[in-house]
Amino acid sequence: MSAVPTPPPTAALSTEAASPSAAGGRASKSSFGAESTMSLLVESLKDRLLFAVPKKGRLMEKTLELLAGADIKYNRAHRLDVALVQNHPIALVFLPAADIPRFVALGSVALGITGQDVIAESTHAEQITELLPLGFGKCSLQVQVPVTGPIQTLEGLSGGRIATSFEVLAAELFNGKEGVDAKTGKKTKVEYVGGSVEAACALGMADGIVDLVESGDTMRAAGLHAIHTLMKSEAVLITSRTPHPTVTPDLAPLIPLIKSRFAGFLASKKYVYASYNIKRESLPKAMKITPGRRAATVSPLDEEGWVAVSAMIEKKEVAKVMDDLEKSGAEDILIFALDNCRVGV
Ligand SMILES: Nc1ncnc2c1ncn2[C@@H]1O[C@H](COP(=O)(O)OP(=O)(O)OP(=O)(O)O)[C@@H](O)[C@H]1O
Ligand SMILES: O=P(O)(O)OC[C@H]1O[C@H](OP(=O)(O)OP(=O)(O)O)[C@H](O)[C@@H]1O
Repeated sequence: MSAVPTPPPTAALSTEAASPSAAGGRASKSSFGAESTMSLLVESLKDRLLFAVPKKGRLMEKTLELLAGADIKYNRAHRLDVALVQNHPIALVFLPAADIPRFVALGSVALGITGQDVIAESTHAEQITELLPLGFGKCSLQVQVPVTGPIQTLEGLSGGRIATSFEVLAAELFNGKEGVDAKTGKKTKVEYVGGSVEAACALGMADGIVDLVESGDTMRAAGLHAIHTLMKSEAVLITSRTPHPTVTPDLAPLIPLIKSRFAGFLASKKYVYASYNIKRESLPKAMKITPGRRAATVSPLDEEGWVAVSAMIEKKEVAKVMDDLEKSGAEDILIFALDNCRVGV
């Protein structure tokens, strides 16, 4: 069975080609098979732009939607974290979101999708360029304490114990560059916890936590509230500041192409297309309601004194815009969903 079905490189990834009998070697079945598969895999990645995407967690589903929206087609073999794209010289590398900043910064992959929070935590932020905010994975990194606890300020936490998965950012907040709080002279103990950070205070292992908050449900369920926001975060498309030698002149144009396709797909989710008829004398009022992204399209109707208008409007404002248009005298107001577009976000 072929792991990834693409012409020449795909054949290289087929398990049949990688088997000892197919390769005709004498090495033991398992060692030869593994080595051979690995070298064929490496070979198949040559001349492809490597693109790291989250392999699990909160960012995975939306990332896969985005790839589909950009017509990036691939087959991912079971348990294989590399997938060759069928319709472009791209290979997707599925990695934990937290590892992606390092792979991008070191140039092991040319592009990546991950959260701004893990970029900041990775300490590789300076080597990374954010190409496009992706509008999902939105959350805030916050300092949280028990609602009913004795400590309710950052100063109060200074010198205490903090549990977090963001040890770099938390240590920087509490202990600065000097390793101690500049104001209090105290050193706060920052302890790494891999998940379920909210439980740390109730378990008596921390006075406060630093963790991500989106809806706030997890925080509230644990009897915590936020007393400080370290940063806001969303998923972003990233690349390395230093162009990597594997990004050849042939592959380089893929980067703006992917960015532009993502931006178009994201815009199609954000906007709808509105069309309506209105008397020419009411047009100035209507133009204030639907100015369009650049300008609205206005065409004369076959009825004296009437025009047809079409313009893009933000999806979240649709109901209000339709109310306002109706009040301004617009008729036959139609709203169309966009499948895809190229207008930027
Ligand atoms: N509640 C949330 N709402 C929105 N985005 C979130 C939320 N939690 C995390 N994220 C975003 O998703 C990224 C990945 O988080 P997630 O917990 O899914 O990671 P993961 O790869 O499954 O790692 P882990 O195994 O450590 O949980 C975070 O770095 C952040 O950018
Ligand atoms: O504000 P909310 O919408 O409740 O989201 C916040 C929670 O989401 C994340 O955890 P996740 O559910 O990914 O699991 P984890 O605790 O294992 O990291 C984060 O660490 C919070 O616990």
